[in-house]
Amino acid sequence: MVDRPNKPSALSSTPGLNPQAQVSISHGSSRVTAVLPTGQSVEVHLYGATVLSWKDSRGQEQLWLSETTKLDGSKAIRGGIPLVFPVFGPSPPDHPATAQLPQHGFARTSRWEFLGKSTSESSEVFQSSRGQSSAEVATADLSVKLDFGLSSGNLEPEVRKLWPHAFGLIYSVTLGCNSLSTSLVVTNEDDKPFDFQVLFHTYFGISDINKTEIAGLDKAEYLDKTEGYAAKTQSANVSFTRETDRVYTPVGGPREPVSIVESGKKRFDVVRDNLGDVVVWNPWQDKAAGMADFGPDDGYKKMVCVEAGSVRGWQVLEPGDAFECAQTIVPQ
Ligand SMILES: O=P(O)(O)OC[C@H]1O[C@@H](O)[C@H](O)[C@@H](O)[C@@H]1O
Repeated sequence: MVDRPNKPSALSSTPGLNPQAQVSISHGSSRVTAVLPTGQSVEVHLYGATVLSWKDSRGQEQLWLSETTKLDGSKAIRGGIPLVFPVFGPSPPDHPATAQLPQHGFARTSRWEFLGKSTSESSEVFQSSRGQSSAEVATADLSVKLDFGLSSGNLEPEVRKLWPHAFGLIYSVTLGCNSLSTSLVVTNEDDKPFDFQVLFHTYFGISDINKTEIAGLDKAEYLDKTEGYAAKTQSANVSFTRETDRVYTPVGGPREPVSIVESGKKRFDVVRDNLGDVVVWNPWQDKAAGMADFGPDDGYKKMVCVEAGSVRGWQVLEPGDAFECAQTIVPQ
């Protein structure tokens, strides 16, 4: 079922579900919020279609958002899940097609349109494994998908000049009872091919960077951006003792989860679909202090970016073709 956002604030119920099983959607001029009946919530800012907040059923925030980030559309949002498209980082010198674009492209600094929401339920798993009543099952397994759109026609004219291709982007944020998925469909509506990079720049909230490791990258080749893109190979888990800025290509392929581990316990799994690379970033003390929109200064201890993307090479999209990719984050 799809609801168009013609109501500024609405409670919507899904036919066939427990009447209590309602997804609450609120849509203001700059933000869309969805809350599941089981308490999980997600909030998306239309500036960049940036996920600002993702809370579990107890109201615990899972993402990190800078206290000093701008939310007025004057600068990319620092925290949550900014979307990187069509170039990762500054444009590489050998890639004139993106040379005019700002770092990480324009998707995170463009205003997106909210296209609507759809809800779905999948009941079998809970019913058979837990023997709950059907009403409870429907409540437990409800998810809501929020769709956002950006196309070349909606870009600010000065941005369009920097990357003059006809394209469409549909970005979907799906909140489940125990997961958050972000997925993107890129379509080429031009009469010539274009190439691009894409990345979900997720800032995970953690309790202590000194006790945090990233698993699932053992033996992966990576480029170390803190050492002039030196090519290296990971051994064991990634741990943090200084600025870390690396582009990994995991050996296990996209479906093999990359995990955020705290004090030896898994906290999140990140599963990728059609995204070959994973960037791991923590700015550490000096760099964090040097970023006006990064706060508090010691906030680097409470965040780690694990960013699923396709950024080492370029995706080439022929006219009329579409590219789809996704990440799913599962708290453990
Ligand atoms: O400051 P920005 O543009 O949001 O980028 C933050 C970081 O994003 C990471 O993805 C990059 O690998 C880093 O090099 C960069 O510093």
